[in-house]
Amino acid sequence: MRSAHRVETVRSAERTLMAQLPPGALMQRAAAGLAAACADALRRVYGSRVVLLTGSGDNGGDTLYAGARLARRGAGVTAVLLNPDRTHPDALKALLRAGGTTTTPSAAAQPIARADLVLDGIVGIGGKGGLRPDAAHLAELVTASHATVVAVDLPSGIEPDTGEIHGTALRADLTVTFGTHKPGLLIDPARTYAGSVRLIDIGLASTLPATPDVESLQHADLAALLPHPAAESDKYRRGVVGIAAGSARYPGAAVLAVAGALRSGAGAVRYVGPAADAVLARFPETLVSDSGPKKAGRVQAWVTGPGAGDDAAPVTEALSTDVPVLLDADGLRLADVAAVRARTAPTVMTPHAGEAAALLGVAREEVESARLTAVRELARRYDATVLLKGSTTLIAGPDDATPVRVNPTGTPWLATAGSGDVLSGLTGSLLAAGLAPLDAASAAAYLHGLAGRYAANGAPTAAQDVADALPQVWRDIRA
Ligand SMILES: NC(=O)C1=CN([C@@H]2O[C@H](COP(=O)(O)OP(=O)(O)OC[C@H]3O[C@@H](n4cnc5c(N)ncnc54)[C@H](O)[C@@H]3O)[C@@H](O)[C@H]2O)[C@@H](O)CC1
Ligand SMILES: [K+]
Repeated sequence: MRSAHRVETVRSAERTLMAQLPPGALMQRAAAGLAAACADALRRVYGSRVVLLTGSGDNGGDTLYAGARLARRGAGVTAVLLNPDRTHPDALKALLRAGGTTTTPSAAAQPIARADLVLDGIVGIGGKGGLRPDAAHLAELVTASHATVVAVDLPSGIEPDTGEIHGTALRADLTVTFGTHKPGLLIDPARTYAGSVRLIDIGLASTLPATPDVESLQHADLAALLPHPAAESDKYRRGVVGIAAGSARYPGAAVLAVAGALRSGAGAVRYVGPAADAVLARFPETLVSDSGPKKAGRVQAWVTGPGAGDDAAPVTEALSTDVPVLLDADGLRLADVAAVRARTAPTVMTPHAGEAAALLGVAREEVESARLTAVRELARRYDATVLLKGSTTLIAGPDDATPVRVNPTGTPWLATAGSGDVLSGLTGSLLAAGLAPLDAASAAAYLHGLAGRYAANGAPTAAQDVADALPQVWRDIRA
């Protein structure tokens, strides 16, 4: 599991740890890790040209100390001081002693244009709002240069706690972050500014709370979560997933939801709705029932909404059952908030940004620029688990104390018609197999993202191919 903590939590953990250590020890740990990462990025330190963008806080301090280490190894290091009177005094002395030099923002164009490496030490977790004008000007110079850009702790100008960007931020090739990930490094739009992210251990794990604010599943977590049939399993023990989806107008949504469900661990798939012929033609193993969800027979989780059109009946009926319900697409619009809130079994909702915006009554851009806020708000309003699809898919449970999950496997190739229907069947199947809602939704997003990558393999792909790639993803994860 990859964990991220909010600024307030990081600061309090740092205070506790600092009280146990000699003064300045933490900053030296950070600077040593940062200098090592820079040396790796440069390959050859001796003779390289390094520019340090240095702000007035400790983020600038880390940067200057790392610059001093590189200067001692033969790099030519120039610090651009954004606020000369308030630069970290000891770190500046260390740089100058090691042979580094300083310059002003107005004279920075030439050193930046000639640099092999630029360190962004303008602001770290003390930053608020986008870059100020002098720093924003430096960011433009950096963008125009050929230098490799290493962000110190986080790319300056992003909101560390949310991944929002208000104004200008600096784009990095690599972010070297200290102690723990910051939520903004995992969540778009800021995530794309961070480049690849390297975590430096400064001993903070001992004082951070065990429960992070945001977390991201890794391969090993998936392997532990995926259901595996035992010797005595039968289809009911493995879970039967019910699909109440599709309409005469949109039979394909039902077929794709069934496709996702059949490849995701449930023992059987039961279908109710007007697309039964299309479903059976493609998947003869489907159990078809001609009554609604309530009387369809034994089911451990329902999927409803994909391709429903304007028919609210199956959605309302699925929500009235006492098993987990996956609510997607048209179902999101057709479901009554009070009915969802009143459920005793879990509900998982899977909107994309446009659907989430409609449910929240805001513009789509607002959801896309503040994804964490949007997913939390929806989960609270519906008292449900919400999976917000998109460039970084987020999953939030109804309880604020539960970490929000970020899916690390997404791919833009998944933005294809019907791909969401596959995800809904997949999630429903994991719910039927007995996974807790947050686990089912985040494992489904993970598998779906990887299946999208496998299916696309660098070329456009169709939703059916994504479903077909699921078994190989499953095998690779279990291996
Ligand atoms: N506290 C600790 O124990 C440690 C802190 N470390 C470093 O210290 C950083 C935090 O240091 P600080 O708390 O001093 O804060 P920062 O260095 O992140 O920034 C604070 C300064 O930046 C200015 N600023 C804020 N927003 C700005 C904006 N949008 N544009 C330009 N300037 C802006 C503020 O006026 C303030 O002077 C971490 O990110 C990390 O790099 C590390 O050395 C590890 C240990
Ligand atoms: K920074």
